[in-house]
Amino acid sequence: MVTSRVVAQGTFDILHPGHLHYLRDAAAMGDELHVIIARSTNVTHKAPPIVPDEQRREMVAALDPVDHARLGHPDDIFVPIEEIEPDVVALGYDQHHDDEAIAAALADRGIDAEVRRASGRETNDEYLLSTGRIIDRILQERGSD
Ligand SMILES: Cc1cc2nc3c(=O)[nH]c(=O)nc-3n(C[C@H](O)[C@H](O)[C@H](O)COP(=O)(O)O)c2cc1C
Ligand SMILES: Nc1ncnc2c1ncn2[C@@H]1O[C@H](COP(=O)(O)OP(=O)(O)OP(=O)(O)O)[C@@H](O)[C@H]1O
Repeated sequence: MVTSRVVAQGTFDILHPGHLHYLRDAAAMGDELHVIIARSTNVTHKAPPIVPDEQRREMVAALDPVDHARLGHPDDIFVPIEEIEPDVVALGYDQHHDDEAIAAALADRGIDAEVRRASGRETNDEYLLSTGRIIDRILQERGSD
């Protein structure tokens, strides 16, 4: 039986149910879920993560839908993709990557993977479904005391 591999990726700074929703969605797209954790040096599109790289990886690896979690490559984001040889690359619902651009880059490297987009977790009044909102709440509640 051929095992189909899915890749998911992200920063996963302070974990929340939105991450869980994404990883469950991605896991359902194949048999084995491989997660690539962005190195803090590569998170340049927003404030860098607070939690150290290996601690973020360890926490994601412990999540039920995840089969393998690795820190991404420091320089070339396609190195782990070439190692994993996924059948599906699952982008997060709001991830800043362009689906077509990723698909074209994969094709350029001879990687035959489908690029799909996961869904967003419905919001819920009490929940803080983004790391940014969790941090904002901490600053608001604990501020500079
Ligand atoms: C196909 C793919 C491969 C990636 N590989 C790496 C990698 O090897 N190293 C890394 O630091 N980040 C990697 N990333 C993560 C990106 O660097 C980026 O920081 C991440 O997608 C941020 O997503 P977020 O803002 O949703 O957390 C990869 C992302 C994608 C879509
Ligand atoms: N509420 C959510 N529902 C579904 N997927 C989510 C949700 N929040 C984050 N994700 C997904 O989890 C992955 C990792 O996202 P990331 O680590 O940037 O978390 P984040 O909460 O979006 O962080 P930030 O608030 O700093 O943008 C991304 O693919 C993102 O689309």
